[in-house]
Amino acid sequence: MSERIEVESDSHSYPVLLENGLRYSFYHLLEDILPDHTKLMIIADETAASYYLEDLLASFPDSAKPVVTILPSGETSKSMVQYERLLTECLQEGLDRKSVIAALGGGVAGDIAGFTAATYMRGIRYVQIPTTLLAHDSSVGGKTGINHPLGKNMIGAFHAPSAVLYDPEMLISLPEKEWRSGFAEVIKHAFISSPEFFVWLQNHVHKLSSVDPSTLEKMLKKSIETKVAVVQEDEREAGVRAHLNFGHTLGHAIEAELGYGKTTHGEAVAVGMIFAMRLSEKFYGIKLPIEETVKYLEKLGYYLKLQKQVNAEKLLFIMKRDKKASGGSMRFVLLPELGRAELVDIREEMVLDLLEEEELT
Ligand SMILES: NC(=O)c1ccc[n+]([C@@H]2O[C@H](COP(=O)([O-])OP(=O)(O)OC[C@H]3O[C@@H](n4cnc5c(N)ncnc54)[C@H](O)[C@@H]3O)[C@@H](O)[C@H]2O)c1
Ligand SMILES: O=C(O)C(=O)C[C@@H](O)[C@H](O)[C@H](O)COP(=O)(O)O
Ligand SMILES: [Zn+2]
Repeated sequence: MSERIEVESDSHSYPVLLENGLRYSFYHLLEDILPDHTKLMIIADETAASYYLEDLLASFPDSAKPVVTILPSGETSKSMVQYERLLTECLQEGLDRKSVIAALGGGVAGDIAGFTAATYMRGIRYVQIPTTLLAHDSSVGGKTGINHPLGKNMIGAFHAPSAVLYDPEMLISLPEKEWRSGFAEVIKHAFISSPEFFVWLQNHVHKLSSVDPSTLEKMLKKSIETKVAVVQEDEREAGVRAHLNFGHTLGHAIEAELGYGKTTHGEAVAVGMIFAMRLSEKFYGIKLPIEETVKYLEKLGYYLKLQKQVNAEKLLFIMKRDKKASGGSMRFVLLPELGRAELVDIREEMVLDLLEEEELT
């Protein structure tokens, strides 16, 4: 597998390199892409580091070994406490404006490392080294940030990376539930842009952790290209980028309400996507292939019901503070048809009614 996808961001263009074994040449890639950089700090997810940090470091000559800092694994690390610690380490290690941060890990490491880079000395460069399936989404497009107990990703910045260096071989060690989490974002990309891609996924992906390499390659390429097309058109979410939030209004509320890390991001988004499809049917008076989708996802091991601990009013309260909400009105990304998304203002009662129905299932 060897692919290069170029992303035109508002400030610069950057490559997404998809290549097996790329981790072994990290030093040389970095020298090529950012030849003028001074210090490098690798912010590494603890679990990803235990598998792959050595491979990465082996590519560096003794004279240019980077600084490494380990981030505890899990969603709770996207926090103020970790953010402040990372900034302190940047200062203590003497990073300057030409220094570079590298994020080794999934969306958690990528989001907080990107936000550290976005704000340290008012912004330094960073590269993404994704190690999860989900991070095909999170590493591209420059949304960086951390969580607040009152809402997901409520503190953050748009700050595009200088490169995304994706070695799919590193996905081999992912547990099944993390494959499921990442696959939800693949499905999302299909639902908002291409019904044919959804059909292709149904025909080719039957057990997530044993997807064959050629299927994985096609799936990653198509999903990344979908994301790239959207962020190139609307990097700062003034319009169409909101479509990438399909399933996230409820998904984020579930994550916040259950407590960060109690469910994976992707599994919460999967519940949110089914909910948004039901809402779409009501709102537009149409039929979507919901039962077919539920059957497919359940076969892959997804739990798609709202968990008992969450109640409708609490979720509604959180959703009203969603970043897409404006002037007190609720906004949802809906599907007028499979493969096309729209951001719509929606009446609170319609959402509450459907949530209450869901709670009974
Ligand atoms: N910025 C964006 O555009 C964007 C997009 C989607 C999601 N996100 C964010 O991404 C986060 C979720 O990312 P994630 O699903 O990658 O979670 P994650 O980073 O927490 O990784 C999931 C788990 O897998 C482990 N792990 C990582 N790489 C591994 C590997 N190769 N082998 C074995 N274990 C490994 C981690 O330690 C962690 O326990 C959420 O915070 C979400 O909000 C951001
Ligand atoms: O890139 C985007 O834009 C997305 O919405 C991608 C989502 O998968 C991702 O979870 C993102 O972090 C959500 O953004 P937010 O603005 O709703 O926090
Ligand atoms: Zn997401």
